[in-house]
Amino acid sequence: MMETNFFDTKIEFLKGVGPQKGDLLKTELGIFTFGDLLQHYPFRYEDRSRFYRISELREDLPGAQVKGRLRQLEVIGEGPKTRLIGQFSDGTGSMELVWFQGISYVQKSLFRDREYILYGKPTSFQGRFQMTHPEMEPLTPENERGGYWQPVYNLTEKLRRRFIDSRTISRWQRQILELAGRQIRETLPDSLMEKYRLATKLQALWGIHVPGNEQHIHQAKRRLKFEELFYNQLRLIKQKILRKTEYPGQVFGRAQLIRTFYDEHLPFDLTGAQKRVIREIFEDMRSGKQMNRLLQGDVGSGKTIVAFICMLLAIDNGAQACLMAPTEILSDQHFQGLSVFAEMLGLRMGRLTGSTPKKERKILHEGLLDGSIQIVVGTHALLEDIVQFQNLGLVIIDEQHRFGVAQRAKLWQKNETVFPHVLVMTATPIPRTLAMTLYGDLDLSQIDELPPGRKPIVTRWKSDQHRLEVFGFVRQELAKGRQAYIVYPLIEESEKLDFKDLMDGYESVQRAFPEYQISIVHGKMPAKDKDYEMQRFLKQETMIMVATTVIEVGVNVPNASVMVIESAERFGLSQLHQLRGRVGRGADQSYCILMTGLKLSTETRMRMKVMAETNDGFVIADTDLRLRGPGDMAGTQQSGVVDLLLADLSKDAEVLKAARESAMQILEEDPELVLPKNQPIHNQLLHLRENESNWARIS
Ligand SMILES: Nc1ncnc2c1ncn2[C@@H]1O[C@H](COP(=O)(O)OP(=O)(O)OP(=O)(O)O)[C@@H](O)[C@H]1O
Repeated sequence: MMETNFFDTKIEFLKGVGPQKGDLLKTELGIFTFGDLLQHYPFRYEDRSRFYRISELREDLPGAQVKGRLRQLEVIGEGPKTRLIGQFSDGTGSMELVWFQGISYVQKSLFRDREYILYGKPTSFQGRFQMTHPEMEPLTPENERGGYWQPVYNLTEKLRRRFIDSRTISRWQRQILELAGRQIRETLPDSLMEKYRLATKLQALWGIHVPGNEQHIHQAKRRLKFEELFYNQLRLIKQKILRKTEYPGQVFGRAQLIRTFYDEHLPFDLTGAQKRVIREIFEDMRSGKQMNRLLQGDVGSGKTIVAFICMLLAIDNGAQACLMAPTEILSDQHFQGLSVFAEMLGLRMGRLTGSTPKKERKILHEGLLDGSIQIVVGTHALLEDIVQFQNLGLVIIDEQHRFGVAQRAKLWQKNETVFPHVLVMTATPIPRTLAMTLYGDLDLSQIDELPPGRKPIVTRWKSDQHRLEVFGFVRQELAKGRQAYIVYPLIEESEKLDFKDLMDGYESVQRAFPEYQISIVHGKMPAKDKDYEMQRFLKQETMIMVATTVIEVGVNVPNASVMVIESAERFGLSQLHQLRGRVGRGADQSYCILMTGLKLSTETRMRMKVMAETNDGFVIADTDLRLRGPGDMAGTQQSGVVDLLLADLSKDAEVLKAARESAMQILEEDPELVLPKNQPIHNQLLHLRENESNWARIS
């Protein structure tokens, strides 16, 4: 009994916490129980292993611990300028201590001529060292040797005002760990701890909250990260196995239309990679189990035809197919791309977006219900309950991470008897580590080859001063009969200003290229007008397209071979890569020119450099993850899928790999986790599930 209950003990029962501070911990940090506090990990450490003499202090130290005597303490100044000044010396020199806040409290708790240990950031002021708001504690026989690392925890201002600081938190952590003693249950099986030489859970918790040295911190982190990723993967893989064994799928065995399409209409030979992924997808769609597959392919790798051929397999077997895209423009692009093929075979296709007129909707709803429309392409408007199918066999979701898992599930449920097969398609390369945690429950197919004859896009980075030269280059390309994009950022917060930039840009492009027709497309235009301008550009009635990022995905104009991206520093790496993917889609040599201002951060320079150096979407995605962290990657934050406390997907790829392999091996051998050696895993899964439902109740 004791064992499970101990960690669920309410935090206010910890000595020194009590009801008031307990409430603060709940509201400020979401800490309700002992277990919650133990999971509140520090985000960095201060080195308290050694003492600095005052004569050794340097301004570049992030913090320093000093042992000495408080010589003086006095309040000076008045009103808002009041401050408390202390003089502190250690025999090698003296320094000044300064407090602006909490003066009366500090004054009461410190005594002149006593010895203290203090920790703070040394700054130099008029040739003397100073510390503002140092942490102080009386020198005692226990602490006079230093020799530990102080964890620093995430705290709020409100907590600090109530004198709950990192030291308080780590004292509480220590108290819990001492009370818990050996009750701390191991959550990983012995075999894994031996194989990866991991610290035990008990050691790890001590090591992370009460470390004696750097080595302890390192080992504790390694163990806890492994555990975190191991359970993340274990649950995803379990989910995947469950789907494969429990969820039936329609068996699509017939392939008549596909044969006709291959024999009579295929516009080009498929690449080896395209053939391979089609084979993988077909195997799933014939397996009798529901397909849940992620199709990744870099920009321009030819996903459209793959999607179409998969749709054909469903249609061949009397089922319907739908494709859902995150934006109207992208869904229209897909519609156009697919209808070229659909027309060849006389298939009926529909489209449904927010701006589809009522009358059209009605026809579409009927056609889907009676089965006369075989393919529908649209946005999340497809999710509305009124959209019913006769027999939905295949759901293709483009750019799924913008939709979220719940919406994905909603589409499946459009078929009452058997779930449709699901293919998630993404054009934004996702770093491997992120894909594993985001889509770890899906099988993966990858188009890792571009259609033949493509020349790598040449990318140049130029400062604004070179605009004339850049426009001169664009003119040369236009003279060869090619087309050009000129892209402006349009970011929501400063939309008005951006819009002005776009319009100014448009005018200057018009002035610079009076001999050419120019299109303009931006997000605020009615869909009809966007469509019209896109069509004009596609038909080469206009030769230059001035646009915002609405053209980021899906736009396919093979004759366009130059792209100029204005204010490129305002775009993320993956976004730049997506944009650049709009050129280089034909056989001509293509160019992308990144225009930036002169004053740039190191990170921005790095981004531009990477873009100029590589066309490889995966390298770019990995760099993006490294520079920005997973929270910022498109849509992942909102979907809440990447929910890791300690592990960092940009740095812990190795740990993730080991965790995933281990989870797979264990589930392969013991899918139900019933073997005695896997008991710790079984228990921990129950515990995690329980905790989640607690959370659900609270929030
Ligand atoms: N095997 C192939 N051989 C030659 N051309 C191909 C082949 N596959 C696709 N293409 C052509 O390559 C271009 C890009 O294909 P598609 O639009 O399907 O790319 P995509 O993967 O959807 O890229 P994006 O996500 O950037 O839109 C199209 O013009 C298409 O007709």
